[in-house]
Amino acid sequence: MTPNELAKAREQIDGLDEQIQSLISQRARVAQNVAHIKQRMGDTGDHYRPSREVEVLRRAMERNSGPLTDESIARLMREIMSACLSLESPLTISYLGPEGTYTQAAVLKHFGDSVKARPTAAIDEIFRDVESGAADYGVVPVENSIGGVVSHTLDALAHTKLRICGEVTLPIHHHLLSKDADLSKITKVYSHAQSFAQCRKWLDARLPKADRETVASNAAAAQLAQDQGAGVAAIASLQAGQLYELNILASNIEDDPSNTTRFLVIGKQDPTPTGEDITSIVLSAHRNQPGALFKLLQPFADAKLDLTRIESRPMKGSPVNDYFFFVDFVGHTSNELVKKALDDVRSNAAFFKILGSYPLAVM
Ligand SMILES: O=C(O)C(=O)C[C@]1(C(=O)O)C=C[C@@H](O)C=C1
Repeated sequence: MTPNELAKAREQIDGLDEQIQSLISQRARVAQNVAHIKQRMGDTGDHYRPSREVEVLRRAMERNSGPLTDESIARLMREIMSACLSLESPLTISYLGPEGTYTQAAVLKHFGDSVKARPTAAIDEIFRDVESGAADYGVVPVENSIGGVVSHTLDALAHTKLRICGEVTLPIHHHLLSKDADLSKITKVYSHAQSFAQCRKWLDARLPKADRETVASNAAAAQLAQDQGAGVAAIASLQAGQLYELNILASNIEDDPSNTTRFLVIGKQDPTPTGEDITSIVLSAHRNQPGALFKLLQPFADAKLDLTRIESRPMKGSPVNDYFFFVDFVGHTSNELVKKALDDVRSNAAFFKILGSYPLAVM
């Protein structure tokens, strides 16, 4: 390539950037107009529309003919929508902090960069923030592919009036981070209990003698590694490493590379159907009735609804053998078949609550 060719290619890029920028500005003006239309239609809440966003992202991915990956295209569209929505109504999202946690990465993945992310110290606090209006939405971890369910989240869901309005799945990659530059000098490692469980084989092989101390979050571990300096490391995310200015001593140290965490978005709205939706419910069976759980779930089989998850949690404050069952299935409560099945389930249940119907995660 000659210098002349390079200058020409860059000129082409400049021209395209100009067009992209002008189109993005045009899009932002239309989004502002959408906000006015919604207000005129009597909309008093925020302007976030999870189902519409998912539709825009799915369409962008379908349209994609390369060379960028579907995921890259979706991420770019996500940021454009995030910026447009911030003009319509700036959102505050409460998440499990401190800054640098995987839950913060899930907020970014789902809502983009143009929201105000509000770190909280505990899962209950996220529910309280959204219930009180201190935050518009909350993001809570619900399940890890290795560590299993997050019981605090299930317990809070059983008692809340809030709705699940979305899900986020995040591949989890752990890194060993330290102010030290030498792995052989590490004598102490801080991390969250789940992360220790997910990196056990690596630690046994590479740092068998180092002390392992469990702390409240990966981000808190990274902060301790920064405060305590030489000989001390944390297992945490790349973002936490950047935030607390730590060296990466080893990357992707999780025992299972398919390690994924699922998060839920909680709020006060019920997303409209998108054609690919999940419904979550929580229910309990009548006591001492043989086959009660089987009978409870029979209507799902009759309606040929695809159950994707069932988890149980003991009911707090009630005698043993009383359980909440958390059930997810493919479908939306606006569908007649789903409505009929849920009516049948409800009539057999001691306790029954719909937690929400929401779009399947896009990326
Ligand atoms: O379509 C809408 O309702 C909009 O407000 C526009 C828009 C977008 O930028 O595409 C922005 C925010 C919503 O969450 C969904 C979509």
